[in-house]
Amino acid sequence: MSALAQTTNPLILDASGIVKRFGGFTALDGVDFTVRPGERVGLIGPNGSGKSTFVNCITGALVPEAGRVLFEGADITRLSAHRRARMGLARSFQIPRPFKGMTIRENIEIPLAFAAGETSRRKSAERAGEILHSVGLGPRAADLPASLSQVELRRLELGRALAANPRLLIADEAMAGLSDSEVDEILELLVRLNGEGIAVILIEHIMRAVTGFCERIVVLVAGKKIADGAAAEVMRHPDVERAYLGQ
Ligand SMILES: Nc1ncnc2c1ncn2[C@@H]1O[C@H](COP(=O)(O)OP(=O)(O)OP(=O)(O)O)[C@@H](O)[C@H]1O
Repeated sequence: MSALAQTTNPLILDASGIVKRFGGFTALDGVDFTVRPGERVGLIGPNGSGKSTFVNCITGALVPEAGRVLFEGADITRLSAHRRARMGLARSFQIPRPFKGMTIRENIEIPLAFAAGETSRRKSAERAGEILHSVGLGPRAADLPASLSQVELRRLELGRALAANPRLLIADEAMAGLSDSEVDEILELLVRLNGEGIAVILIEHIMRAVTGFCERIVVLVAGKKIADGAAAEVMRHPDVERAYLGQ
């Protein structure tokens, strides 16, 4: 990105004052959250602290009662999820739900056609091949998802998110339940994608993955942001130790 673009549009995501209530319960209580282009940001917090609710407000699955979400300067607070995806905001889910009856290649081609409004079959086939290669599933293109291991399914899920050609990827617990070496595999993939210029929000309970990958960490507790800063500093913050790590 050029220096000029950096100055005119310093934030890829700028969410401010996000409030989300479920009945009388306030799940998010005025959360501010920003991401710079190409940045790697961790979003952590205990179970039930509001991480998924916040991501749902960013991706369009939920509309907040108050607050504003800007993506590359455009107000997307009330845009549908699919319009946000087309703008370059992608999310991978913790529990991959591939189309079981379709090949791994087709599982990439479908979201590709949807996100890009791609009309040329040849072009989407080419791009699907690139994405499969990028997530290390090239040799498995003709197989069905049922034949994939857990870590391969997570790779496919990230591949499906990449089909939107995102500039911001929200990876929601992409490593939960994986072995140490599989966690490293997914981290390596995320580092590579980030190296291609994709900003990443990592929501993860595996702390070594968060501290190893993220430049900045945001901590939510009971719907409120209690810390936001450089990874090492945030993890040393007494409120974070007390509230998050239970010390
Ligand atoms: N649709 C809903 N209706 C009612 N309450 C909800 C709804 N979705 C979330 N909540 C509540 O909002 C709070 C925040 O939940 P959320 O799933 O956002 O937390 P989280 O930080 O993502 O947790 P986890 O780490 O377990 O995934 C919880 O108390 C949850 O029970």
